[in-house]
Parts: sequence; C-alpha cells; structure tokens
Amino acid sequence: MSEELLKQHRDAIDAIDVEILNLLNSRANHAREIGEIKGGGIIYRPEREAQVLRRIQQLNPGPLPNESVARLFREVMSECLALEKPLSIAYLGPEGTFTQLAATKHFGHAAHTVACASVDEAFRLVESRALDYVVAPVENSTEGAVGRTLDLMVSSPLRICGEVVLRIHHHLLRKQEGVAGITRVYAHAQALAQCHEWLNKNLPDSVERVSVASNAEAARLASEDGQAAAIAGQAAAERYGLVKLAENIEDEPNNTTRFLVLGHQQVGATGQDKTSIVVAAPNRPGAVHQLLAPVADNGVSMTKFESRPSRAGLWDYVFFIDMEGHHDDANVATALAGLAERTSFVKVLGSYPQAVL
Ligand SMILES: C=C(O[C@@H]1C=C(C(=O)O)C=C[C@H]1O)C(=O)O
Repeated sequence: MSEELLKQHRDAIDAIDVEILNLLNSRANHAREIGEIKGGGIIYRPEREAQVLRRIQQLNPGPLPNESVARLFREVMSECLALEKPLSIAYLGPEGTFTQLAATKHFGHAAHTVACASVDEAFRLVESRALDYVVAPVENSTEGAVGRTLDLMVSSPLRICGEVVLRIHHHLLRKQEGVAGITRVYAHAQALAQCHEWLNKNLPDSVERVSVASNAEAARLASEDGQAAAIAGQAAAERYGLVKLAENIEDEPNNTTRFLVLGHQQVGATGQDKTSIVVAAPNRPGAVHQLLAPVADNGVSMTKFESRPSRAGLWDYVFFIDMEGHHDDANVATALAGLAERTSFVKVLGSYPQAVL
C-alpha cells in the first residue's frame, strides 16, 4: 500500500467534502427561500420531488448506481424540506413496522413518523390535520389487497399523493437462541399468510399461530414472552432486541408491498403518473365490461383492478382501478368523463407520481 497515494486521495476527498458541504447548504438556503414564497401554504410537493429524483438518475454519470444517488438525494430533499417545515407522518405502529419503513423510504429521515394504534386512527389524525400525511399498505404481491385501507379511502376526504413500493423480508424472531420450547408464534395475518408454507414445513403443528395488529406488535409481544416467536422484519427485530432464528422466510422470493401516501392536496402531473379511482357498477351482466369501455377506448393502461363488497347491499361491489397517467392528461380526463356517464358513483382517489425509489 502506498501511503503517499492514500494521502493524496484522502486530501482530495477532504477538499470535495468542503465543496459538497457548501453546496448542500446553498441548496438548503434556496429551499428555505422557497418555503417563504409558499407562505405557510403546502410545503411538500411530490411532483417536484419525483422530478428531482428522476433527473438526478438521468444525469448520473456513475460509478454510483442510480438507486444510490436517488437514495442520497431523497435524504438531501428531506433535510431541505424540514428547514421549510418538518412533516409529521401517521403510520400503523408500534415502531418498527414495514409501514414506518415505507414512510421513511418515501419522506426521508427528517420527517417525523408517528405510530398509530390502527390504520383508522392514522387516517383520522390526518383528516383532522393533527398530522400532515398518512402512509398505509394497500396491496401485497403474495396476499393481495389490504381491505381496510381500500374501505377507508371510499369515504375519506384525503387524496392519494404518492406510492411506495417495498420488498418485504420476514424473519422468525425470538428473545433467545433456538426453537426449543416455542408454543406460539405471533404475526400480522398478512405475514402468517406470506410465510404459510415455511411455517408448515419448519414448525410443529402444535405451535399456535396468533394473528396480531402489526408485525412490530408481534415482535413486542415475543420480547416479553420466552415461549413465543414472532414473524417480523429487520427493523422490528432491532427495535425489540430479538434474535433471528431464520431469515427471509417469506414463501415468495419477490414478496413486495405497495403503500399509498395520502394528504389534503392534489398533485400536479409529472409525465409518469398513476390515477386511482373507485367506481360502483350495477349488478347485471356485462356492467363492468361496459363501464370500462372508455378506459380501453382512450388507450389508458389499467395497472390494477380490485373488487370489494360495497357494504351497501348483499353482493354489491365497488371496483378499485389504477391507471397510468394523470387526471389532467387528455386521454385520462376523457376516460374519466366516460366512466362518470356510465355509473352513479365514481370517485377519483388521486393522481400521483409513480414510485421512483
Ligand atoms: C424546495 C421545495 O420544497 C420541497 C423540497 C424540495 C427539494 O428539496 O428539492 C422539493 C419539493 C418540496 O417537497 C420546492 O417546492 O421546490
């Protein structure tokens, strides 16, 4: 190893760090000025943040991978925004849930995440403006829709302003090493389902599977109960000081959850957006097909179609539809107008930038 060469590179890094530091602070000063111009109005601008991240990735000359530069700039923007006004984000707690991880992935570490007892409470706190945004899981690649989030969106005044996609790794966790003496395993119902095959193969039938409100709650319970194990993620394992007995026990290697970010604002178009709506279709043959004709006729791609009981009558359904594009884009606007003519109920839940990270 050449000590001289090492020193030269470290001196260069020291000089660059001073430049980066000064540039970061000039950026922060501009953000603060922008905060003044916004004058107490809406500070967080998801469309602008998505554009910043996409542009950085397009301009990236390497060797840092696009994902890394996007993560770094995500944090830079988070700190700049916090100088304008720190954001508060409601999520299903306790600390250490995947939803908290999703909130931090989307807003960066300068945002203040607030654990709530339920998704309902998280929605309520944002609806009453006690907190700024809510992050809630909406679908999982293995287990499908998260019904409660869909149901809440039907009547909530909140609008979707972003999406977060997170790879979900589950681990079998316990207070102490070894599987001997485990009589129950705590987990969220979705996690139990996502690890169903693994559990059948690796734990005796006598181990009771107990469904609890969240994966972090499962970890918390296991931290107080020597006869229990929990299924939860890395963050929950660290938060509750648990030992990992088995890693990545999800049955599907690509197990991924999609979360939505909801707040009080409408988000402008970025050119790479999604629009989510919920519609009712009359209960008669061909109704859904007819309802969707304007979507196909206007060349709008549907990325999701999900039915839920409407709660209005037996075997009455509402349909959650995600499509590519923004409601201000001409083809989406025409499709939405066509849909509205064919049904008594259509609600635009929001148009928002497609996930960048
Ligand atoms: C600086 C702004 O405010 C926030 C911070 C941003 C940033 O740091 O680049 C971008 C969008 C906003 O969420 C802005 O609106 O441009």
